[in-house]
Amino acid sequence: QSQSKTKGETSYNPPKEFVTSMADRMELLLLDRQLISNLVQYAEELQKKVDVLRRFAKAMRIPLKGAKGREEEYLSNPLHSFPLIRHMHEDWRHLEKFMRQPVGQDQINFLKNKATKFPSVEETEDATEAIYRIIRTYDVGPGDLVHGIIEGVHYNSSISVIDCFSLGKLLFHWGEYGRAAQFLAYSLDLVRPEHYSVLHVLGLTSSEVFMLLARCFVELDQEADARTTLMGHPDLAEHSKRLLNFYTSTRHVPVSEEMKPILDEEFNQICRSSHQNKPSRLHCRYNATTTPFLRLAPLRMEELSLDPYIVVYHNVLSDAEIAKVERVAEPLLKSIGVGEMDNSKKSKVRTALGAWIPDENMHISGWPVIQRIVRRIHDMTGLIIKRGQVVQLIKYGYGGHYDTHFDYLNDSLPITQALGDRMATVLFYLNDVKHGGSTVFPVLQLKVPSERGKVLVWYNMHGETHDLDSRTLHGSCPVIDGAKTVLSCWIHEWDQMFIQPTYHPGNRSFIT
Ligand SMILES: O=C(O)CCC(=O)C(=O)O
Ligand SMILES: [Fe+2]
Repeated sequence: QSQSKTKGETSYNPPKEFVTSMADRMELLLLDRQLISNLVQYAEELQKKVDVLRRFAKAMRIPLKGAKGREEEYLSNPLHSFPLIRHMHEDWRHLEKFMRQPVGQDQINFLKNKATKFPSVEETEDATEAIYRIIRTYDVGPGDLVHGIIEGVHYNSSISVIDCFSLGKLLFHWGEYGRAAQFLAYSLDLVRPEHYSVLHVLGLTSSEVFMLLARCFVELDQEADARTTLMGHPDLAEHSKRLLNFYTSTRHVPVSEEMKPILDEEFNQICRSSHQNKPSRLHCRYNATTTPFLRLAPLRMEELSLDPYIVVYHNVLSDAEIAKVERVAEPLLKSIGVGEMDNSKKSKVRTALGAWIPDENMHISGWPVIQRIVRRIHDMTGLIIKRGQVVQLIKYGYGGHYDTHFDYLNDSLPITQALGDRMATVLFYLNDVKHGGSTVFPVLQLKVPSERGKVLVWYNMHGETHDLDSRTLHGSCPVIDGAKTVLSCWIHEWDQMFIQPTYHPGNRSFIT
């Protein structure tokens, strides 16, 4: 039974996550549909008025037609004089009133009120950044985007002239002139003359595209192409000399790098479907030894690397367990930053939603499955987890990614003093990602696709010395299709104190 709100209580609307959350994007889609119907209604209202006006004009023309060429005769007819005088006295005044009457105010107000629900500048920037990340990581050209092809996969879609222009503009501002020129040129290829009136309403003029394209050419030291571009536009041709001079004198002005995501080319290469892991001579076997549990129910294990030690287990969680974890974590999901529980600032390093579990707000029914997960981690690794919030559910949406990073913190946070550093990482993949979203270790040239039920386990430090292993640098490639959900668990050093009595903390170094 729903409770009515008490007086003074205001409902809290959490900020929307249009980029990371499909549900929030669904609201946008539904709103767009409403607005399109509203626009059609508006056009119908206008049409009604146009129809009335045309009918008026038509009716008023009829008597005048008869007068054509014999005006004097016409005016001497008393049955013409009266109507003309009356008509001139009254009808046009009424018509003026009618012409002045605003049309479609309801529809205009409807649109205006819905504007509060539109994505903000920041949200739009995030969305642009997500597509930029996909374009750069997977090396997608404008032609591919227009034909809806990413890495050879056909998406039944295409981007418009204005999307293409918008990406060209972004690439220009980020100083990627070669790519910007490709996108701008492509947007010009896409324009048909009948589009101009619509594009004009949307604030796009062809001269703007030509000028930006010419500017890219100047930046690329292709003066001749810049000139040809300007000469090719009727409004720009006569100013081309002046424009060229201006572009040349403002050339190489440093662009703002502030917003530009920094992409690691080596990481990108491995994310692409063209990268295949080197065939290893390591084997697939059943781990039946770590703990007594595995003697009863061995887990299929695949060694991906011996040094650093990286293994994959298969079919670790059941469908019911996955469903349960997702259900209890779903209401706790928020946009996550990087660093211990610092959710205050949206991160560019990781674009995803996250939830620490267990959490004081978690539904109590989540406890048994979390205990089972902790036990399963112990079964796989022999390692122990004691502290409160043991796992983080991470949900990557559209373009969601995690830049390359180390899981160890190397004393950069107080928490490492209390718990030791993150000795090992256990990553549960909760769904199959159709395209993109692999975990990648660039130094090891290793890619691990996200596949439901799989668990990736690796050691971030040397087993005995606890030297931090920088070869464990890793990240999550941008998701292209759908979403990626993982459960990430960092196992801390001091929890292992009793099973590893030989280790003496305090003198670690780096493995490179
Ligand atoms: O989602 C992934 O593939 C990587 C996650 C990760 O690196 C982490 O949680 O530390
Ligand atoms: Fe990580």
